[in-house]
Amino acid sequence: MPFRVRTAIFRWSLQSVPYSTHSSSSSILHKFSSLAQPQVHGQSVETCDDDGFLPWLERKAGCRISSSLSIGKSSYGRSLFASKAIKTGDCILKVPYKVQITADNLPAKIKSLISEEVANIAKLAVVLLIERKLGQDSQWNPYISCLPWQGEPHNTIFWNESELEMIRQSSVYWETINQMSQTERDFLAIRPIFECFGQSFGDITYKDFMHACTLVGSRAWGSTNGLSLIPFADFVNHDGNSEAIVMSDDDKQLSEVTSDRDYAPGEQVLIRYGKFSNATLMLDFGFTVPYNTHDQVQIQLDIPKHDPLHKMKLELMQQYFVPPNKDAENLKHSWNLFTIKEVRSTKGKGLPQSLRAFARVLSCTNRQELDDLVVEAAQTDGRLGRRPLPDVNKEIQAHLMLSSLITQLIEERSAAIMSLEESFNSSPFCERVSVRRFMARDLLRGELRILNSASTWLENYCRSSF
Ligand SMILES: C[S@@+](CC[C@H](N)C(=O)[O-])C[C@H]1O[C@@H](n2cnc3c(N)ncnc32)[C@H](O)[C@@H]1O
Repeated sequence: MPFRVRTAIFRWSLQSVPYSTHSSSSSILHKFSSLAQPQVHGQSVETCDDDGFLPWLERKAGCRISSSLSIGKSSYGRSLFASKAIKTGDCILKVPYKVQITADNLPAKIKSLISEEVANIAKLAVVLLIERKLGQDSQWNPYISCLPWQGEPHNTIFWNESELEMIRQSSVYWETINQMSQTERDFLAIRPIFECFGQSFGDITYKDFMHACTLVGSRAWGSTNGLSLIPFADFVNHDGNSEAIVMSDDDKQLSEVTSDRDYAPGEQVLIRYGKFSNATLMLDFGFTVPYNTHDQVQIQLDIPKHDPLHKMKLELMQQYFVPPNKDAENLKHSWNLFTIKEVRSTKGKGLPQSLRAFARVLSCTNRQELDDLVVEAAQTDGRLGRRPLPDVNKEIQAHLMLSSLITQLIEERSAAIMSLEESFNSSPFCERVSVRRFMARDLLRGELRILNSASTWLENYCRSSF
């Protein structure tokens, strides 16, 4: 059975949850000297003044932003630490909308020239490029100079071909290719404006633009306010198990974070950017965690071309397997794409019902069986193949087909992990390659865990169906 990983979309990453009843929208920089890391006699210099940053932002905001956090460094890069004891429920930071950066900060004459089709993430990237070009003259310079430099992020969009080859088995591979295409399209749409306003932009390359988009994607939050960069809040690092998230309050016109636990002075404070799998973390944020409870695997099932019932099955699938249409992310999900999460218990919900239903339809070998499924759907809840097939052998066959697909995915990932582990022992690599290898291993191990759990569940289902 042929299947492919999912073709994905450019996702806005961070989500800020609004307090108000308004609906929240989904969230989310070699030549352009102002974006490349400044050099002093060939050595890079740190321009961000961590001690002066918060007082600067508070002066700009005209109010206190945080009395319990200080800026420092950890293995995660710039980080926020408890400067005094923090208790669960304490509000640890409040950043007014007026010191947040949105696409509204675009000069009117540039804004009017950017097509509606250009992604919000790209519009905000243009703001960053303009402010960066202004250097010391930018009102945002203390913030802009704190942002990571080109060459620092490990988002998969910056991986070279051989690095991407390490994750070919995962949907992240295709998501990265799609993200590159989307960024290229946005760059081509925006480049004429860069040329028109040469004095504001200088000579901006695709790499500069890609870096700016990645910065926005990894540190902007979406709210009723659109996509916003929230200075200071975006120095907090991620813990997928934290309950603390950035909340936006339209009435008070600010974003804030309430602590979900006690912190001793000096401890690093973490929040949850979202319930993100390692696939999302490496694509949009350039890191992974060794064990990610939010991991999932995307698989795409196709109707074999040689299936005599191909046309009829295709029509039925397109009619009945409509993708969830809840938000922009799901808009691009196809009817034959399925997300598998870890199946923690043989008694629980198991594999997604829609995937099992799809397998039942695929396993039909004559028109009558397909017609029977249509009749059953009309008599029940209108969904195709949601009930076990009346013929137990056919039901088991449908699930065995899924099982063999999953076994194939397991074998591919196991082989990829083994080859990565062999390479760890063999040749020494530069830090960049080494970081990316560990990321690839975290990703593949997580996906393998999910697939193994699915396989166990399927074995059990088939055994208990006899
Ligand atoms: C919103 S910023 C947080 C501040 C960032 N550390 C900095 O230096 O500006 C998100 C970035 O922080 C880093 N990061 C956040 N959480 C992390 C984690 N748990 N492990 C590794 N890197 C992390 C990643 O580089 C990510 O793209």
